[in-house]
Amino acid sequence: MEQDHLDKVYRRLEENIHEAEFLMRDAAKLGQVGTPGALAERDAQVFRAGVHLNRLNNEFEDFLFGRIDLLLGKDGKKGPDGAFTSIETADDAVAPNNTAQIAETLHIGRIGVLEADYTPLVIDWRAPAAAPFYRSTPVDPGRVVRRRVIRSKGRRVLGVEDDLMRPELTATLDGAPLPAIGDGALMAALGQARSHTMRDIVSSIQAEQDLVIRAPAASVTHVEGGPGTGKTAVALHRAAYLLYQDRRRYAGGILIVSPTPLLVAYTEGVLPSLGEEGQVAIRAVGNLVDGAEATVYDTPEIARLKGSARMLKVLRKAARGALERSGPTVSVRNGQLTLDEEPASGTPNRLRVVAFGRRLELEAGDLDRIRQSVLSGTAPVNLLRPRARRLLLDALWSKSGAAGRHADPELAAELRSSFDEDITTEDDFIRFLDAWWPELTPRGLLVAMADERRLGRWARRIFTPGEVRRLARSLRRAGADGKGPLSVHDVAILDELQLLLGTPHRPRKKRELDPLDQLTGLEELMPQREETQRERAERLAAERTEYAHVIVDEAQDLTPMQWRMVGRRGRHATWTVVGDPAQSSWPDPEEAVEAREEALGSRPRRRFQLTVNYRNPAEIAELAARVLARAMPGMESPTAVRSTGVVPRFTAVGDAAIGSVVREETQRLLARVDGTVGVVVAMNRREEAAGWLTGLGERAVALGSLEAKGLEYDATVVVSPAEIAGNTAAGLRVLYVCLTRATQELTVISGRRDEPDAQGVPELLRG
Ligand SMILES: Nc1ncnc2c1ncn2[C@@H]1O[C@H](COP(=O)(O)OP(=O)(O)OP(=O)(O)O)[C@@H](O)[C@H]1O
Repeated sequence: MEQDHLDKVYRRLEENIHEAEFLMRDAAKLGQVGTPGALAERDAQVFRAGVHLNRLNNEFEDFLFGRIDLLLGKDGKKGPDGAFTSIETADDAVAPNNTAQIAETLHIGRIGVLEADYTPLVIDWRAPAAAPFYRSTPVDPGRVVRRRVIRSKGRRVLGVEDDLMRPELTATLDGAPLPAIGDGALMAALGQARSHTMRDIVSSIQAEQDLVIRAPAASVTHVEGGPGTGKTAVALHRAAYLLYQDRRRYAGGILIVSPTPLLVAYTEGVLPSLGEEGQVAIRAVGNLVDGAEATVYDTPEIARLKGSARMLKVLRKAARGALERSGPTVSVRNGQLTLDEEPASGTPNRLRVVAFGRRLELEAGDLDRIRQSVLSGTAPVNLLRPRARRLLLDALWSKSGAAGRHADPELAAELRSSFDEDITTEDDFIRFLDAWWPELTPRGLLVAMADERRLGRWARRIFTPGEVRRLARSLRRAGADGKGPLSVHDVAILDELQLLLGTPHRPRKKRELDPLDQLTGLEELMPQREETQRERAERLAAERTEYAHVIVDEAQDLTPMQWRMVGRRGRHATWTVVGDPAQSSWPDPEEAVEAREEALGSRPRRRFQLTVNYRNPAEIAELAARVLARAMPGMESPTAVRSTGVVPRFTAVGDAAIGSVVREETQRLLARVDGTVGVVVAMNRREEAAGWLTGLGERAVALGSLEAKGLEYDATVVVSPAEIAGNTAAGLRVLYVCLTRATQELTVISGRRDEPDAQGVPELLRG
């Protein structure tokens, strides 16, 4: 029965494809005509046909996945997709003896398909008419009597899973009774083996998730929920929904910020599978600044300094202070007060030029005064250079004695301007200015901050001397040229510095002049042309500085500095923020919340809570809940939706080599599950752990505790909870993340530090 419908859909799709190909060919012919009008027409057609073909080819897999059978609605109006719009059931739809006739059957798929006569063959999953497919529940069924999930591969229907929303009814469709088949689609989807990429959940989105996906885009949508409640899945489906809803608005781009490149890679395929590409950028938080890619991890202690709101204060001082000629600094060495002269560091302290045939000179004192006066302004230092140049010229002018030479203001002005020209074209002056007021780059300043003494001055009363020492040491990793490896937190610092230092205005390259325009002088006559909307959209996409909607996944982990960086990319955006405070690896959650509120501004908030854990079986969720109780007493765990009967295993290593125990356990699990096995270790063991798994194949993966964020595996091996937690509250929350990654089986391996009991259960996991 569903096969018949699918056949019909494919026939119609093929007709559509032919039409699209015809359009493409026809468009190419028009192109040969070569007149501007024909060209514009061709562009438009090629664009439309290209989009069409692309989508059809993409959508052919698993194209049709749902069906709803509905009762008669209250009114008989149809929407643009050909479906009845009423969500309320007609008063006489159900007879007193609880029998009813199905008045409308809708098939739901990845994109909408209409018959040639505009009858809907498939409704787009994002269309309003498809909402009851996701929203209807037995408690609140609306018009839905039966909800069916159709599994298909290519052109073949493999099976169906039905849920009856009104089991009390005896419903008929075209005179025949309406059967119910299968155990429901959700359980079928959850039991499937996991691969290295996330699948879409379009055929089994649950009602509480659907509310979030379709929430209006305005302002800020806040979503909280425990591990496995579908936050990431919901965020991705929401991006596709928003594009469907208002494609024009979101042409400005949707940014999805993900915590790690691993999670980006894991989720990247979901949007294309939903037919959406291009408009959505999924980027790791360490990858938001072009040309700066985070490749290394900071220790939690350094991360805490670099990500904190205190860091911002230091950066502000550094950005101002980098050009300040510091006087002697006082420091304590071996208990003695010492005066240190700052090393000259190439900054010239005298300016000598020749103007109007006279030697003019500005001494260190003059230069310092000018510098201080310029720096007292508030603009970023790189933008203050023209002012510094002007004040230098003023000072030289007054030394030249030429000021009083002409009483006539016009002559005086002329003299002054030739004086200025004389000097500013002199090589010595240009060289001096470049050295005395150089253009500062974020990388350059990062290198300057790696100097402990300088950093100490900028961080005085903000960081302790010990913190300064450790921070400077960590910044030295970037190397003397600033080209060394960066951490996620360095990237947020660079982004902030870019803003603080400012990007000097560079004269725009002149538009290539059309020779014809030059001949007729048209170029000069033409008024400055306004940017068209399309040009603006293209420019913004290329510059990628601002987005129309920003989705932050794992939002609990953003540091204050990262919130500032992400906030700058969505100053005029609407937002979706998803996260779970219980999974935060950031030690100062309150500080981060403050920064988040600042980034989101005064926009109204709409809050949603997801409550059902679709990932972990109850047996694993119960174990994780013990850690949650320690990490955040009173915080509720989400309810696991299924149980497998397989309890977590515990192994204490004792005197055996931990590597071989982990390897053996991984092999055992590989034989038990069809999909992936993740081995999660403390961050400092990442490389070692990869070695333990050599030769076990692609299904087994080793990863550090912070890298496990958002990922999932059929089975996981968690190695040494005590090492992962490291005695801190944030560490316990990281452990909670690690314990909630498995969809089927979990093994916990303990070393001595874990103080395992006789059953091998480590102290941290005892109830
Ligand atoms: N409605 C659904 N139907 C089928 N599978 C679902 C559904 N909702 C969630 N899942 C599955 O549950 C798993 C967890 O989803 P997801 O990773 O989005 O959760 P999360 O809330 O982001 O978890 P975490 O906070 O632990 O990262 C995924 O495999 C996802 O496909």
